[in-house]
Amino acid sequence: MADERDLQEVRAAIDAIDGDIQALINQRARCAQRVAEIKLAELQAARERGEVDTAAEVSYYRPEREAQVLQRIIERNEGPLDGATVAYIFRELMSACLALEKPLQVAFLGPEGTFTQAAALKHFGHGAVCVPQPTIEAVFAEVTSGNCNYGVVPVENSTEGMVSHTLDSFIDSPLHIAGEVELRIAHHLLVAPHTDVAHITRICAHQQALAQCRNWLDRHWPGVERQSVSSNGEAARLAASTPGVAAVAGDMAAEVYRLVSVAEHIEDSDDNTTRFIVIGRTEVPPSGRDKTSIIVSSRNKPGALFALLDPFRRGGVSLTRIDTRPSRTEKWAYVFFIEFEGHLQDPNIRQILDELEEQSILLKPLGSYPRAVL
Ligand SMILES: O=C(O)C(=O)C[C@]1(C(=O)O)C=C[C@@H](O)C=C1
Repeated sequence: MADERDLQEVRAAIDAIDGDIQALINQRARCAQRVAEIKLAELQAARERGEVDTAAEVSYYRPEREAQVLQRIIERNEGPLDGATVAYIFRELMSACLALEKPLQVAFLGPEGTFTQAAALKHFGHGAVCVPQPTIEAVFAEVTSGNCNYGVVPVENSTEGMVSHTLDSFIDSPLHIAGEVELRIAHHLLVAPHTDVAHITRICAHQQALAQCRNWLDRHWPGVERQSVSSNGEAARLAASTPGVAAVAGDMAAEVYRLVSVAEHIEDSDDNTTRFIVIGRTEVPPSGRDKTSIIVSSRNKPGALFALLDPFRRGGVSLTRIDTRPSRTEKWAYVFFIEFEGHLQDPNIRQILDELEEQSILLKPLGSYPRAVL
C-alpha cells in the first residue's frame, strides 16, 4: 500500500516537472523566434545600406552557436543522464527551434537509409528536411545551386581511409566545409522478413561496407557472391525487393526498408567510425573549438612535403589529418588535404597560410568549422 502511494507521489512529481519543462521549452522556442526577427531586421537594414545583395537571404542556422550550446551542456551536466544523452535532447530541441525560424533543406548521399542520412540527422536533428541525392557530385550541385542549404557527404572511414570521391569534388568546388560528424558504424547482415537464409545467393553492399566486413563474410559466407552497389541504402532496397539477396547495411537502412537481421555487428573492427562533412555556401565564424581543412599542392621537388608541414610545427599547430591525392591537372604532381586545429581567422593560422602560399602552386582553404561535439 505504502509502495502504491509512493509511486503516485513520484508520478505526480514527474507530471509537475514535465509541465515546467514544457513551459520552458516553449519559452525557449519564443526566444528563438525573437532571434529570427532580429536576424531578419539586421539583414533588411544591411540591404537598405546597400551592404548586401537584395537577393541575400537570412542565415538562421548558426553552426558555431549550436556547437557552443551543445559543448556547454556536456560540460555542465551532472547526471545521472550522461552528457551525450542530454546533448542529444538539446540537439533536437535546437533543431525544432530552428525549424520554427525556417526548416533547413539538407542534401545527403542517398538513397533513404544510408549512414549519411543518419549522420545528417545526428548533426541537424529531425527538424531538418533531408533530401536524398544519387551521388556525391549531386550533393555538391544541390548546395552550389542553392536548392539545398547544406549537404552531408562521407569523407573518411577509420578502416578504409579517405573517401576519395568527396575529396576530388572539393578541388573544383566553391563550397566550404561547415561542420563534421562522426558516426560509429555498425553493419548487419539483413534480409527481407521470412527469408530462408539457406536461399541467400548474393550479398550486396557499398564497397566500403564489403571491405569493412571482409573477414566476417569470408568466414561465414565463403561461397556466396558479393556485389558492390552504389550505397548501403541501395543494397537494402535490393534485399527488400529481390529474392535470394541479402544486404550489409546499418540500422537506418533496416528500418527504412523493413529488413530483419541474420547477424548483427559483423564489422571486422569494433571501432569502425565514419566521418562525414557538412558542406555549405558560407564560411562559419569561430566557435572557440575549431578545425580547418585546406588543399595544398607544391612543386614536386625533394623536401616539398617537409616544407609544407614545417610552418605548422613552428606555429605549434596540431595536424589532425593529412592525405595525398594525385593532381588531376599535372602528371606526377600531388595534392595534399591537410586538416588542423584552429580557425582561418586566428592570427597564427593566417601566418601559417601566408607562408604556405609562398611555396605552393595551389592553396585552397576549404573552411573552418566547429569540431564535432556529439
Ligand atoms: O542563437 C541563434 O542564432 C538562434 O537562432 C537560436 C538557436 C537555438 O535554438 O539555440 C537556433 C538555431 C541556430 O542554429 C542557433 C541557435
